[in-house]
Amino acid sequence: MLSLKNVSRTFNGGLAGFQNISLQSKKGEVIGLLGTSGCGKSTLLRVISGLDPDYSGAVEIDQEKIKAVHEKVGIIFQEPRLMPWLNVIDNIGFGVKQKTDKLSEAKAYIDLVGLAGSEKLYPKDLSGGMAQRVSIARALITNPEVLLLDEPFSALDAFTKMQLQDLLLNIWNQYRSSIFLVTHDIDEALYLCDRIFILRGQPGEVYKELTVDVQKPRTRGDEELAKMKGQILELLDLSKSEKGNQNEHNKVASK
Ligand SMILES: Nc1ncnc2c1ncn2[C@@H]1O[C@H](COP(=O)(O)OP(=O)(O)OP(=O)(O)O)[C@@H](O)[C@H]1O
Repeated sequence: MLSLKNVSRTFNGGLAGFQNISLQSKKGEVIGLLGTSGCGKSTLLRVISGLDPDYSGAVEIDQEKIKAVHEKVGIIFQEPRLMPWLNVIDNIGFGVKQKTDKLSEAKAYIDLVGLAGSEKLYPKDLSGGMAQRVSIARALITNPEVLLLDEPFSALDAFTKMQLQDLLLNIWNQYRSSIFLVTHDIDEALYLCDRIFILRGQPGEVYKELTVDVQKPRTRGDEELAKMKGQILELLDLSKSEKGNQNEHNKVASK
């Protein structure tokens, strides 16, 4: 459903951004993007979302080329980006075009993300985890076929992070949209993703594609996942592989 063919978006005379990325997602697949800092992961999500149309190559959803923000794509950022003057229910319903449906639809999503009872609260009264639940509901209410997440849980404490990872899995079970997850957290990628693309370099390129062949829901600390974590750490360790010398200054925050 989502297809990228030789997609590049570079800046500064070709030194930053990413290049030559080709991949295809299947319906309901969770794809992880892991990579060294500055290798273009956020730029790639911006291109897929239509927020940055100045790319080369082809990005298509259901064979339709992405040239601007697309209704089939939802995006969730690291920070919730809520509108401070709107309460929870109005933040969630903001993107719903039909005025009459706004409240009832927003209510259903409030229940889905576990915020029943908090409808009238304003962003300033929400914890980080609650605010991120609102942004998840706001992204889902338009029923996206592709959901993009840019380090969505990295600002949260470890316990809240695990709760929201499980919430995402529950939602994925119900909706089966394709999910693209940018993360620095290898455990998170291994817990949630079906395939993981390792990006390296500046501009970033796909260095390796891994399939996580462990049935969901997975057990945190699963032996197979632990083995894969070791493999990923090796792949991201620039000093231990052939491309290492080019990018010594890159760093990976593995948590
Ligand atoms: N609008 C822009 N103009 C110029 N350079 C840019 C622009 N957007 C991104 N870049 C550069 O492209 C590179 C990739 O940035 P990007 O934020 O996509 O990386 P990232 O992999 O998401 O990084 P991190 O993991 O640290 O968040 C960086 O060197 C960045 O400075």
